[in-house]
Amino acid sequence: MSFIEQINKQRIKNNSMVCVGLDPFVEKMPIEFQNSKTGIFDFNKAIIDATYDVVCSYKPQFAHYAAIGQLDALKQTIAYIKKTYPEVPVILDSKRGDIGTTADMYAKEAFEQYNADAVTVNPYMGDDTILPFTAYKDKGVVILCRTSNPGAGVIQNIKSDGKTLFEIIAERASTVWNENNNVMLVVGATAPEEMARIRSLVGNMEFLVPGLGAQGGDVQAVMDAGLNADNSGLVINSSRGVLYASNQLSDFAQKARLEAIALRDQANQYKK
Ligand SMILES: O=c1ccn([C@@H]2O[C@H](COP(=O)(O)O)[C@@H](O)[C@H]2O)c(=O)[nH]1
Repeated sequence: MSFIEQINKQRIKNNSMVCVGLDPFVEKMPIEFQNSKTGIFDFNKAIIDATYDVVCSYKPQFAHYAAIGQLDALKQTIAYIKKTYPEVPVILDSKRGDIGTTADMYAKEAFEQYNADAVTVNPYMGDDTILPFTAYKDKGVVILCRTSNPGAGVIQNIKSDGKTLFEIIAERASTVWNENNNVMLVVGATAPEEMARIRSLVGNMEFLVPGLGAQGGDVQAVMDAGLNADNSGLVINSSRGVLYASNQLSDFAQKARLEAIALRDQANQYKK
């Protein structure tokens, strides 16, 4: 099954378009995990066990592990999901992009070393840097199109010959880069107008939508701007908002589950 089919299947099965971001902020975890050698994996495992049936995917962010020398915990976390809940796809958020020969290595890293189902890719360097990822036909390639950060528009909304950069990326992603039907776009929740424009350009393509919760994006605005007529097309991410709902060992996993359910239900109420 391809990544896009897997996401769609899981979204329907769990009636949820929620993707939980697995971004370790050690200081926000219950103290018991902070003092343990296996704390990050143990924390993630508890979150996954508490949410696997109310989400459509997980998204660990690479830098959050690399920066603290915890890449083993990242690998273990993905392996745990693959073994225990193999139906739930994993998007490795590493925002890779480099010349072709190095992009080959980044694709191999994501798909063969970490066994991710999809990886985020920065398209700034052009076609030859994307193709090493899309060549993995059953894997997903999630291309930054209009990101959620406050400074995104300074670059991505620049116009040339009447088209913004994000429009150019959206068109190229939906045509040239998507010849294996395995491309998704990152479209931030903080830019609903741009999201509506991108939707009008790319048909039914899937969007990964970060920027809700801590970054201030609005669920209803996202649903209005990005949802397809058949209620497909959106995978909405929340990381800190789910993971750190409580820092108490007694209830952090249950509170994370409740946050994921609340986001799921909030989004579902705006379905068409
Ligand atoms: O445009 C983008 C692309 C990626 N991200 C990543 O998503 C999560 C968001 O975390 P929250 O805690 O829910 O704000 C994080 O891993 C970012 O690196 C993004 O926010 N915006």
